[in-house]
Amino acid sequence: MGLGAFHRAHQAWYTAADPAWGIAAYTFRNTELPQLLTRQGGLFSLLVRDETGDRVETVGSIARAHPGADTRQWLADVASPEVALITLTVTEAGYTVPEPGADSAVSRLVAGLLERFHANAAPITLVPCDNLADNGEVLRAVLRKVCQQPAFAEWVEHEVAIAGTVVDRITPATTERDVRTVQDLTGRWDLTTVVTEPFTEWQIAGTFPRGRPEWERAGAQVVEDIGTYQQRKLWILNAAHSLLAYTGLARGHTTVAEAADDPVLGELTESWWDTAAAYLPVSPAEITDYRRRLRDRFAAPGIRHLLSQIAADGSHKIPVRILPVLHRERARGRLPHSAVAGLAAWLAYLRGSEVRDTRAAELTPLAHTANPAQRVLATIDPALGDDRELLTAIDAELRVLT
Ligand SMILES: NC(=O)c1ccc[n+]([C@@H]2O[C@H](COP(=O)([O-])OP(=O)(O)OC[C@H]3O[C@@H](n4cnc5c(N)ncnc54)[C@H](O)[C@@H]3O)[C@@H](O)[C@H]2O)c1
Ligand SMILES: O=P(O)(O)OC[C@@H](O)[C@@H](O)[C@H](O)[C@H](O)CO
Repeated sequence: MGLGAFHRAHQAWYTAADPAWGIAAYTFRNTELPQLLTRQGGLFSLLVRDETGDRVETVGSIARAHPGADTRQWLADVASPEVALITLTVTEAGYTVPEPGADSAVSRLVAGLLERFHANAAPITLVPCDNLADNGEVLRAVLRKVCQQPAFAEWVEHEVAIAGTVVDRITPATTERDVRTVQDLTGRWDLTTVVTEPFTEWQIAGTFPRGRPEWERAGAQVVEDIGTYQQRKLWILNAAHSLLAYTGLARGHTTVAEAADDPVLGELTESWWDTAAAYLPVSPAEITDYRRRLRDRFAAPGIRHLLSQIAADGSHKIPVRILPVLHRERARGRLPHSAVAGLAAWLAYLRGSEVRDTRAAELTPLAHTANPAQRVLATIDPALGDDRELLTAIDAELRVLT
């Protein structure tokens, strides 16, 4: 569920390593992509790009692609006992309890599970692959709120397993230039092209009563506990992305590579990494290596990762990327400048004209008030709304920016 660029660069690519399995893929809103993929027999081009050049892999794990609005097919697929698992890539904002009657990722998922419950009640595993802390537990909590009918709720609780995952592969939105590159390399004009880096990781913790592809063939790691992997990824990689996105946009940059190359922002990123690393239960050598690789990944030529793409939905991202470390720092009486600068730049973004956030209607008026730090932070994290020293520092930084 959710056939965006990342699903194709990551889960579809891992699944291709085990040809015994295939994917029935569902977009959320996009109707063109399933048509294109159907015309191509599900095949799409993965343009893998690094400093040594470009190569194209043709990925063949998508057996069928459907628009999400094809409800009849969706219900039939989720009800089919042949379907062993459902991956979700529906963005961080997709994991919310829907308003009654609203169409959302969760409402579609629950409708499918209800169909399966009535059809055969075969167990199934859900595999959320979005950048959330404890993505499996978040999804479980949402399902508990939505699945009210007692017998169904009982079945969901005991027969619907939910894996926890940490996913990593930098996959920017595809541009026409990428499509042209694929044409130059293969002769094919493929509008379903996805561009990505060679680096990829997937840690998974969970049970799969109906089996699963052997993703390990492509390097996935099945682990007991994803907690440390998750903190390392969200606090080091994703937090730096969000800091660079807001501070980079404020300084006139467009891509991650440009922002990371700005000496001021390079220093800010290193300072954040020093701060966050102190709370990670991993060895200094591992963190040093992780940081070294990230510097290279962020600087990768040809991966045009737009800051505006990363900046979207900060209200969902900041609480899992930056605030956990900030809380730990505040508990020790410390005020990390990198976090203050990042949050101030986020407020400046919320004051701008191109805000993309599912909570924009609520947050942008607050960002324009006389005490923006207090009003916005109190909304996303009430505990920070009382922290005078922090709020004063963020407001002061914001005044410099705007
Ligand atoms: N792109 C990356 O580098 C990357 C890496 C790791 C994890 N991810 C995860 O994958 C997600 C998708 O990234 P992408 O690059 O594929 O983006 P994308 O824009 O290509 O695709 C987004 C997908 O989410 C769906 N979607 C968007 N808003 C939704 C909503 N409110 N409810 C339900 N579905 C919704 C879209 O229809 C689409 O299928 C990210 O939000 C992140 O959690 C991405
Ligand atoms: O995809 P998002 O919107 O959750 O976040 C933007 C980036 O930080 C993210 O996509 C990273 O590139 C990715 O998490 C790397 O694996």
